[in-house]
Amino acid sequence: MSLLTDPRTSRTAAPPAVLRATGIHFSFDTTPVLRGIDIELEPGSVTVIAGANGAGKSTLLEVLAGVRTPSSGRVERSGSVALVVQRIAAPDALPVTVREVVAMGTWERRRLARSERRDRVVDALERVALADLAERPFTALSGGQRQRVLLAQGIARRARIFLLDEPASGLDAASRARTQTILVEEANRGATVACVTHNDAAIANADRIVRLDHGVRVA
Ligand SMILES: Nc1ncnc2c1ncn2[C@@H]1O[C@H](COP(=O)(O)OP(=O)(O)OP(=O)(O)O)[C@@H](O)[C@H]1O
Repeated sequence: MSLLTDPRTSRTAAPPAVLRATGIHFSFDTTPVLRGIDIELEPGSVTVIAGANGAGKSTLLEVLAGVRTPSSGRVERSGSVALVVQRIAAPDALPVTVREVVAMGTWERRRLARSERRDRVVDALERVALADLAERPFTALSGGQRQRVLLAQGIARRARIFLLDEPASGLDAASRARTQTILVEEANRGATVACVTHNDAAIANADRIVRLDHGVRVA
């Protein structure tokens, strides 16, 4: 099946998202963290970004997502990005429910019908297995559940690029497996997916592996 054909509509879908970075350097103050990284993510596949603690994986993901500006180098990006960070800080008193956080994914599509918005949110919550917690305050959720809420927000947005930073610890095996399944499903529908992970099974199952060592790409 061609990735350009959307089987649900038989229409030609949007062209694949592009995410390409060349010659990326990044420093925190005077400490170099990324040193000349070249990377191109392939639509329709899952790329795992691996490497030891402190290698620069999270920083690279943030540069790819556009939330950090490299000190030199170029990032070419087309298509909406869902960035699912390691720890989502939120003040305890923040009065938003899980459903509302997911619904934010539909905000930028102003012309979407209300029913379509609602369907997207329900569908996304079911995909990440959080439908039961839809009315809970977002801040009442665990770190792993919060990550799945952000993933659902990207699904509701129909993001073309998913960048996910999985914590080294704190996700149970079921939660991690569910996240990996969703990323594969999104890749299968043509999304461009990259995931920082420390999980050997996820690394073994990836389509492509990018390995960092002290800010240098070694594989
Ligand atoms: N906000 C910051 N200010 C200063 N230094 C930072 C900051 N964030 C990260 N660093 C440093 O940059 C380097 C790379 O950090 P980064 O979080 O990108 O690594 P990582 O490979 O994702 O690590 P981990 O596997 O532990 O999450 C580390 O030496 C870290 O201490």
